[in-house]
Amino acid sequence: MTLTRTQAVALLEAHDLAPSRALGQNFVVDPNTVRRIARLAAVGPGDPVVEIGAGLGSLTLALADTGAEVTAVEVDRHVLPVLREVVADAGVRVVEGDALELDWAEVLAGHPSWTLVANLPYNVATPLVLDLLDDVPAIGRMLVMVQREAGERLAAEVGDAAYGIPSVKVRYWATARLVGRVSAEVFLPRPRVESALVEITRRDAPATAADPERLFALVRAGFGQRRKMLRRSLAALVDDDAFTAAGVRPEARPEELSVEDWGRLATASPG
Ligand SMILES: C[S@@+](CC[C@H](N)C(=O)[O-])C[C@H]1O[C@@H](n2cnc3c(N)ncnc32)[C@H](O)[C@@H]1O
Repeated sequence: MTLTRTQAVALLEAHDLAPSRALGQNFVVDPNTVRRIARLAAVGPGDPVVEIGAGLGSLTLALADTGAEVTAVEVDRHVLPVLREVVADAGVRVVEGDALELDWAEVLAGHPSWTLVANLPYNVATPLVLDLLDDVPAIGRMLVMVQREAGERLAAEVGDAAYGIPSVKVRYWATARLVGRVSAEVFLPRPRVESALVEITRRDAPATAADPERLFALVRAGFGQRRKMLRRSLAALVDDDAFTAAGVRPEARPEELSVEDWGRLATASPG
């Protein structure tokens, strides 16, 4: 069971609701798209799945159809009654709350490893993914839909044009890849941009044992002056001996360094 565009429009009208721009409410109203997302998430009977921003419940229903145990988080108290109505017979647990402030340990208690599957609110998608990687180890895997450019940044590898601070942050914790594109046509209302599906799989341990505070201080300083050589942008933080010890060329630009390179640089220049 999923939700069609006609059904979604009827639900919004019946509850006198208009999609909220501030909450990034672009609902997916295409059954094929939500089924495709559920398939790409590769979840099945009994798997603990958490969805952030369940909205009207179209993706929620597709996830529940796989037999997964779905916990659906939603912040909008106007949309929540509709969500509860839509998923009433689907065996879904609905949690009211702001994903940026939830007590995740409490919400995810009971299972050691969850898959997050979500069409994320675009305005908070990147910080949310990065915060969950930092703070919520119980989320072991993510399949998230985000704006295409945000997706390219999250999944970028060293040397890619989109490689930046979020890419290094993701790679510190996980591996990541773009697994699909989604046209604006499948949303209500239609956003101006395409979307991307990104799969993120948490590593057993961070990619480097370097002190993360130092590592990301260097990353921020380097990408803060992206066009400059690291010798210039990191002048106050890393001396020539440290570049040599880390095996990193001082003439390099920040996008040329993998997370492991940043880690060696951090260890060689502990501050
Ligand atoms: C892009 S819509 C996706 C809705 C639905 N999953 C779908 O695919 O049609 C994002 C949803 O996230 C909700 N949302 C926005 N900010 C949130 C937050 N901080 N915590 C939880 N949900 C949030 C919005 O109310 C909205 O329902």
